[in-house]
Amino acid sequence: MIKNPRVLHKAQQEVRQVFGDDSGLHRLKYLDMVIAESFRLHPPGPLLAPRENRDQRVELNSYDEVPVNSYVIVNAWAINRDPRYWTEAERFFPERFMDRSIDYTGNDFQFIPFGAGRRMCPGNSFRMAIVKITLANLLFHFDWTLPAEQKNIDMTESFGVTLRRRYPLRLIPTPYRHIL
Ligand code: HEM
Repeated sequence: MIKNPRVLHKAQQEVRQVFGDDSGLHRLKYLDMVIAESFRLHPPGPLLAPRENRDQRVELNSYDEVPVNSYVIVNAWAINRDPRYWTEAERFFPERFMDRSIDYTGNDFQFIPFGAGRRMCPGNSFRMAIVKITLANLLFHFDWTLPAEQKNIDMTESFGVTLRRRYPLRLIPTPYRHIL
């Protein structure tokens, strides 16, 4: 968001209007879109758990056959930013989720930050509550700026079992003085 002041401002406005306490959480619709867009471009689990083809040869997209006993690893990172399914795929644009449902249940195969099928992430309600409550609180209580010497943020990622920033995120929080 710090790279997109428009998005930051919009999300912060929503949070400060709606989110007096935790009960307003479900009304933060724009924040839902921001979180979905962040998971789309930067899924913490870029490669899903390996699957093994145990029963019979199968056809899979352009692969004519996947022999028995092969491991298949799904690259969620690549799917989430595939230009065949996403307009301006590399752009951080939360509003794209206004016209489509945010489906984290693995039924929308173009958007699988939590995987799909029987091995998909079971931490469903827990993980979203943690992410949303944390972000809403950070947006509500602080204004955020880059350190003076820093002009921009390098979003290069460090790939592994989990996806992390290559360079640490350093921001300056300024406490927000609100009148209740
Ligand atoms: C932002 C938070 C999280 C993300 C992005 C995430 C993502 C994922 C992904 C991509 C998978 C692999 C799914 C697949 O291969 O289809 C997974 C598996 C799993 N996740 Fe999460 N997860 C998160 C939080 C959690 C939490 C909070 C818990 C537990 C409370 C959890 C428990 C698990 C477990 C046990 C599996 C393995 C499931 C299996 O192999 O059958 N996750 N997660």
